[in-house]
Amino acid sequence: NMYDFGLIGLGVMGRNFILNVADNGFSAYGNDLDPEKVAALKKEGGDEDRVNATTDVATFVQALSQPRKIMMLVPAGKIVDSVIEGLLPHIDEGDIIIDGGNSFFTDTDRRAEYLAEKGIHFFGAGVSGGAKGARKGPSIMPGGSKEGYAAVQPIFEAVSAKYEGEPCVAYLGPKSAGNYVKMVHNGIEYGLMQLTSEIYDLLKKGGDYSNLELHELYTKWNEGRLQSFLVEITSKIFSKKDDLKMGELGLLDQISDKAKQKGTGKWTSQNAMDLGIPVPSIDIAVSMREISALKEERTHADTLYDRPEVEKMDKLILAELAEKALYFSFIVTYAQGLHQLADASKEYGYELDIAVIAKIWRAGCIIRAGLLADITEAFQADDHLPNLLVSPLFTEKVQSTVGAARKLVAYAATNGIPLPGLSNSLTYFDAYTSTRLPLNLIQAQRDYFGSHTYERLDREGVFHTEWEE
Ligand SMILES: O=C(O)[C@H](O)[C@@H](O)[C@H](O)[C@H](O)COP(=O)(O)O
Repeated sequence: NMYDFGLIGLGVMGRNFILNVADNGFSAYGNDLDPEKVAALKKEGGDEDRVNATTDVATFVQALSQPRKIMMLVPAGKIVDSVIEGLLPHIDEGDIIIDGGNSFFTDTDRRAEYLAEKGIHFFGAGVSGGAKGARKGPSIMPGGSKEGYAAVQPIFEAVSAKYEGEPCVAYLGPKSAGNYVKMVHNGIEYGLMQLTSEIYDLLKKGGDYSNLELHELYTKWNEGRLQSFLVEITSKIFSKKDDLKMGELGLLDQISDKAKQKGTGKWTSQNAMDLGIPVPSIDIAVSMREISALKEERTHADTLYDRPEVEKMDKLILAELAEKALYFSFIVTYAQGLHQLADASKEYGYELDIAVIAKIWRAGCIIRAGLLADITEAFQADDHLPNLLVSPLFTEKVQSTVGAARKLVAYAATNGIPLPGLSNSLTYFDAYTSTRLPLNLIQAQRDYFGSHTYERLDREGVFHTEWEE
């Protein structure tokens, strides 16, 4: 029999995704150069009519019903191009290739153009939710060939996460819209992870919270308006026992504080700079991973400076402020990412519908959170909303929590506790909600040393002043 769906790359994500496809009633065929991965999938798949696999590309392609729907889940970069080249001699016009990895969006544009000339439909589909998500229901962010997507839509809708019965997948737009949306998803992910981690630091240093107390606190927060995948897993991380230490509580305390990164957060930040869209909560999350990597330098520098003695805060007061500040900064971080998406949509012609993006992020993906239902509503109410912060559905949420962020940023600064994500979120909010910013002085300075000219508030035109008397 011919198989409905093909998948190349049988690592954890690929194997789990293909088993998810089979669980949803579609026959699936896997391909990987590694015979062990092929054998592992066939064993886990059980019935070869349902799930089969081979190391041989020709056998793989011939086993698929036409038009062939071939997805790859391989690391971003050159491997994607070599997989495509390996397929070309075997596939036919009208076939569909889907890149499910975290590919850089301009690579997807290049590949789509290259394959379109050969009559092959190509699109990038960001898959979020990690290994567990791939197995039980990820959020999928497809963009590119509409015809190509139509062919796999039933499969993607079946395997995707569901929110109130609605599949967390939707066609997002032409070209690399899918990979671009996934990239910014990851940028927001970086921002939220930075915020959850620095609030953990603040609670430990300012309130002497133990890991168990933090477990209880984040568990409680996950039952409230901070309900989210990241708060949920963080609560569990706090109570994880250390198997290497006779199951003692506190595995987290043994983990090195050097955070790694594979690039999507950095790309988001770099691209936002190119677009001219400010995303400081995401930028600083990338920088903090870079600072964290400088462990030796930090350890040395720490010996050179005195740090103020932390003035402890009442535990309950601190927790209440922290919950509000985290909620505030979560909103501000989503706002920045969604602002970038709206601008990129114009710049790159993606015709993105921000409400649809928020909808498919409500379940399955790493940044899934109760907040996304409110965000969906805000953009459904006004699809030209320039920024979430000006949505009437959010002003009260923000107004009632910004005060806590102010208190904690001030407290942390006084006590030498770094809160870069919260500080940047607060600064962004204060600047974005300021009619007047002191950048008139920068315009004057630029005109002073470089005759870069300036505009006036009281009349049209461009002006230059000879500043030297
Ligand atoms: O949505 C997801 O499922 C994750 O974002 C996934 O794509 C991956 O875990 C990140 O790429 C991690 O990124 P870093 O290694 O850069 O933290």
